[in-house]
Amino acid sequence: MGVCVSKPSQRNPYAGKQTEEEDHENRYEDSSSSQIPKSPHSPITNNYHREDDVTTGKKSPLFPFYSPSPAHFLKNSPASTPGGSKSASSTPRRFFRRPLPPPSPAKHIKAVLARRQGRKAAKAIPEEGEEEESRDLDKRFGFSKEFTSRLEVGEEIGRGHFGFTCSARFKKGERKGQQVAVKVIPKAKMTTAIAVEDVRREVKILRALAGHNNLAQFYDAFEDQDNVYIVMELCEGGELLDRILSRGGKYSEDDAKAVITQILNVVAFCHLQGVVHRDLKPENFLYVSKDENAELKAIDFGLSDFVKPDERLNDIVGSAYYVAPEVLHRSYSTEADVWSIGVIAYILLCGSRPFWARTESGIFRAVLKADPSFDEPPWPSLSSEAKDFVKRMLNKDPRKRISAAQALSHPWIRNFNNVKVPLDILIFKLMKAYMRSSSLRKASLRALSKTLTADELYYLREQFALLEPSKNGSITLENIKMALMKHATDAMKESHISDFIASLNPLQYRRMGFEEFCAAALSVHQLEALDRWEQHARCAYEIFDKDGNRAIVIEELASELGLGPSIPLHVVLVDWIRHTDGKLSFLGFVKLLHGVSGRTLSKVQ
Ligand SMILES: Nc1ncnc2c1ncn2[C@@H]1O[C@H](COP(=O)(O)OP(=O)(O)OP(=O)(O)O)[C@@H](O)[C@H]1O
Ligand SMILES: [Ca+2]
Ligand SMILES: [Ca+2]
Repeated sequence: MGVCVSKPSQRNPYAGKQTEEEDHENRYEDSSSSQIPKSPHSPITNNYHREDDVTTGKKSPLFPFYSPSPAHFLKNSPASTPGGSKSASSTPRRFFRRPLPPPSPAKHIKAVLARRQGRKAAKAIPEEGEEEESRDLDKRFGFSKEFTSRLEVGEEIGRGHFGFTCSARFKKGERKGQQVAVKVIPKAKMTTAIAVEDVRREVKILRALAGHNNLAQFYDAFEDQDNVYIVMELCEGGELLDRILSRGGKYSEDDAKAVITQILNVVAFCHLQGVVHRDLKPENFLYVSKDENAELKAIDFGLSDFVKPDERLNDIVGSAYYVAPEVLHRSYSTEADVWSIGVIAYILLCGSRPFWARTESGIFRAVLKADPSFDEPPWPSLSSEAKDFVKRMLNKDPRKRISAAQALSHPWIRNFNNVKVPLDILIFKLMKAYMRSSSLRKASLRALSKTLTADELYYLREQFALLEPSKNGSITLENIKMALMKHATDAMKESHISDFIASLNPLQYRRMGFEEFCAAALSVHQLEALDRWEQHARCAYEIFDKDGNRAIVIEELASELGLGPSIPLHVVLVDWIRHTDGKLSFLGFVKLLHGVSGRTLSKVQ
């Protein structure tokens, strides 16, 4: 087996004078960030410094500076102080020293490593009892023990924090002679229950998510006393990051589209299955061969998880350059992956990272507070669609961010190489909220749906077509179940998608036409993020005022908003009502569109 030799970490030449905190953390930025490797064919990962080298047993200098939560960075951040809006509007200069360095291998957030590798990894000296703790863990996975009799192992081809990967060949069985990749995860590295659970889940997710073209195919998992072995399709074309670096960072728009559509395809598929990847970055996409047009495959589900459609996850997971703001706020779902794809798209199109700093805390600050620059070259020369596409993926509010399936129907990408828009789980989340709304709110949404533009309707038409095989102009609950079944894998059981669909039961005894579908499946939050939102809303209010507006029955509005009897309704709802005729005012209409809950309402008042 080959040996991975790490380069010693150098000081970052982009670094200017540093504070003490930055000096500690400048090790975050590794040497390869400062220059593009000379040879485009440098061996996978070997030219990069990975901070915890399994072969040499060297521990990273990062761990002693482990911080469990970004909260303390925020407390001290000038950007987070009241009135700190200046830094919120654009990327503060002090974050960057021009020119921005090209991308480099991203490291996991320190909290991830510390939680998964144990306090031992976060401290230079382990405490008494920790060895015991690790030995007590149940590291039996129930996988086959026949690894050595089934596979012949070849060279090491890659390495990460949690494992290393070798080429191998099946010795017998139906795949006899087939070259494969084997990710070897040493049990000795699983020093916490979380680490053991992560490996169990990684295999479970890979096993469940079978059959997508842009996913490295899983074949089998084995174990012995020392290791877990994940056997999968061999991707011989290297990491996407290596291709980005060998091109000097910048892609033409069409070349970027070719990459991004494949990433979106596989991620939209995962999201429909209720799987969130949580570590999307160019290192985790491999080309199947060296061919220029080779297919791209997602790998490394080591930090992935199942997520129910109405659930939020809260553990801080991922790699700092790519982490979404809501992950740092500890309340997130599949939208966090779309943010990471937005970061990748930004890098492909301009060659720099949108959120960059020398330190992890600096990156977090930028992710939470700074808007990436779209003013500097090459952005002015790129199409407005390309910019809009990236901006919509990098919206800091996950409710306003587009989904992966919506991104595939964005004007920038939808006509590229027969892109197919996949079924979007977001549709069902929005439909559920619609079904539970009062008739007044439904009427307001119907009015809003009449103001949608051709671009917005494109996505809804595509979704409707996926649900309506008989093309008779309407859909039933049965159609929805059938459409989901067509795309179902075992992962859907874990993420309880069918339980969620049961919440659409009111649809059981009726059909839904396209007009109503538009009202049910549009996202008010996403529309609100558009420049022309004010126009949309005004226009919708006029339509509503003509067709659906009527004198408000206060009690009806109160029950829509979940306001209890103890709340003085006439005072709270005063802004909502037009004094001339007792009907809903424009402000009330916009609030109703959002279906504001009583709780948010009382906070706003
Ligand atoms: N199917 C594959 N074919 C070829 N090489 C692969 C394959 N899977 C993984 N590799 C190589 O092995 C490396 C490590 O794999 P992986 O990213 O899954 O490990 P990890 O320990 O989870 O890493 P990380 O530190 O990124 O979490 C990859 O970056 C890649 O270079
Ligand atoms: Ca990886
Ligand atoms: Ca991993």
